[in-house]
Amino acid sequence: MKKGILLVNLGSPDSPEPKDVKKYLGEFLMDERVIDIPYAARALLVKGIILKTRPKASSEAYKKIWWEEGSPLIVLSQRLQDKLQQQIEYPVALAMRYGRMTIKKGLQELVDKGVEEVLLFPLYPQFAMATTETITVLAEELRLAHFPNLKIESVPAFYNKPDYIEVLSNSIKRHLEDKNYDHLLFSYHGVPERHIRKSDITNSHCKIDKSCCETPSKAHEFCYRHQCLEVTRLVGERLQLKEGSYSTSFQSRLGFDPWLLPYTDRTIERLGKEGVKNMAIVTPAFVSDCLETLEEIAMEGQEIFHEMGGQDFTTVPCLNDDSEWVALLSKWIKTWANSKTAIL
Ligand SMILES: C=CC1=C(C)c2cc3[nH]c(cc4nc(cc5[nH]c(cc1n2)c(C)c5CCC(=O)O)C(CCC(=O)O)=C4C)c(C)c3C=C
Ligand SMILES: [Fe+2]
Ligand SMILES: [Fe+2]
Repeated sequence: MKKGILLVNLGSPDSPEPKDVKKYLGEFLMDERVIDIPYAARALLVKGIILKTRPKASSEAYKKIWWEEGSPLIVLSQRLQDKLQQQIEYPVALAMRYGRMTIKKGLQELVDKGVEEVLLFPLYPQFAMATTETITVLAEELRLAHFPNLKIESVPAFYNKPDYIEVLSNSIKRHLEDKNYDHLLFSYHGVPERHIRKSDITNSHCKIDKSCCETPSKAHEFCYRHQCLEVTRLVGERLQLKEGSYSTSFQSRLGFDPWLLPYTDRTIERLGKEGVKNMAIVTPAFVSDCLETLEEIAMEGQEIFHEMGGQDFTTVPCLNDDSEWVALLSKWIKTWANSKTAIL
């Protein structure tokens, strides 16, 4: 069977203009796995409230980070695809969950090249219903409706794979080599607490308290919070970071529901107030730099830190098209292609 790979990332608006941002946010936020409330309430919230004000504010933010070639997230994902293709003999396609580079087009591109077996690769180290799950569910719906003879295998969350932790740790080490930082903050995209409870396959484990994510459980296979905390723990261990010199927080909350705590903006504020002068920040929920890392962290986060008296604020770039990262993806893909066993 001829094999092919479909990398999938989140997506971006076609341009930073409010009308394109509105279209993109409309598709994204109407996904039942992103805003997980009944359709009528979701439509009222998204179309009646969020899309009336947010596109303008988001457009301003996108304009600050937009590149000549387009959205950083898309351009960086394309660079990753190109570099990977140079190392892999199978066709590597790229799709976005939202926007014009659809998963359907990505699958069609592979089928047109004669591919019969696809490795679906959501570009997210941690599982979340708003990211990995929405991609795999849509891909299966598309397969049933349009590509019934296609075989699709999905790559699960790889947050704790030793070779991933090694590549991430090496990147952090390299970028902070000549920096004298007092605190390293691991900032992950937030999700509403409800998402974590909904993804608890045991229906009895998740309490989102101080200990559930550290108490062994089958639920961790789909627990975003556990998986984020584990990345921090494993990298901390590997880099031999001193207890208290690093911590975890969650960014980008939306709406009034309780989201995962502690919030990144409040944490940066607190660190500044407590007298931390030099801080570094890494964002391991994102494989490619994007609005959330380039604007919310590198610009807004830095501003908060400076206002609180902080001095040096260093952001570690996402893995993007880092050569060790490309080599690791290529190794995983070759393992999948050459064996009958699961990829990871
Ligand atoms: C209910 C809302 C949202 C959930 C849940 C959510 C989860 C989630 N998102 C990412 C990754 C990205 N999100 C990005 C932007 C973004 N996210 C939301 C809302 C939710 N995300 C909004 C409204 C936006 C748009 C920007 C804004 O208006 O603030 C991006 C950046 C996209 C880009 O074009 O650069 C990424 C990437 C993850 C990993 C995640 C759950 C774990
Ligand atoms: Fe998001
Ligand atoms: Fe938990």
